[in-house]
Amino acid sequence: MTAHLELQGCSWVAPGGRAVLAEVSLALPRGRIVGIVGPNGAGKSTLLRLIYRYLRPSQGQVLLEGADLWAMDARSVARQVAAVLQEQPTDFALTVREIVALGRAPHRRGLSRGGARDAAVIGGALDRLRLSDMADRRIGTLSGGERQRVMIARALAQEPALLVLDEPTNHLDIRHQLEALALICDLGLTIVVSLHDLNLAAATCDAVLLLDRGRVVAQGPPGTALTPATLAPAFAVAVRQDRLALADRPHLTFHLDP
Ligand SMILES: Nc1ncnc2c1ncn2[C@@H]1O[C@H](COP(=O)(O)OP(=O)(O)OP(=O)(O)O)[C@@H](O)[C@H]1O
Repeated sequence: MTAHLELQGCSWVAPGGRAVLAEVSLALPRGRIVGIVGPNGAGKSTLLRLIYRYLRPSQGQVLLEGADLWAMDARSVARQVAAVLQEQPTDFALTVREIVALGRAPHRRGLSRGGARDAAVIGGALDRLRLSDMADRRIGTLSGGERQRVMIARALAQEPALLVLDEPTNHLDIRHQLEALALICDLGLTIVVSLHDLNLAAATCDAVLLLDRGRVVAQGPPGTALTPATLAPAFAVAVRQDRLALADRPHLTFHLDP
């Protein structure tokens, strides 16, 4: 069966000649969630940029249902792939509803205004992220966490089949982190998400891909890919794996080496 998303030996070299990603491969079935983890500077955001077709691989291919992303036009990719990035919008004068409506752009012809279906999709995305009450507020007046929810709503308004999220739990308190990840799991979409919290990644993702200095050092179900043996060298810390009695699942703790 064709994977929904496949990366075949993808490398990316920065304009100055620095190799940032080397030979990353991944096959993700439809509806599954893969977590991208690794230390600062490992290449997580760069890998996501290849997947939402912002960067072209220097080598290798990114395939969406078997088709090379770079053989498709940007607009048709945007109808299938949405990204929620760490950068927040800079147009603070727009309202929440207007920002979410931007997600409809790939589905519109030219400069046409949205019809009833667009309005329904936008309303549904606002509801789903519990933003309806603040739909007419300017984005500049929202907290960091509320703005993050607006960006997820904008991505949902795009009605993508594949959702890419770069550190979606940034700015969120613990309750909103858990809520955002529960919501993401519930969407039924194919999802690629970068996460710094390894225990959250293990609890949320079907599979994880651990990057270190641009290379994949472990890949697979969290229980086998995120172990003291893989994590300690990548993060240069001591790692212990315990079992949480109540949840009956592994839990990682981290310590500086003495
Ligand atoms: N356009 C570029 N030109 C030069 N170097 C780049 C470019 N883009 C990324 N890099 C470098 O590639 C490395 C990986 O960057 P990337 O942002 O993908 O890492 P990351 O794993 O997302 O890091 P973090 O956890 O800190 O967000 C970094 O050292 C970064 O400085």
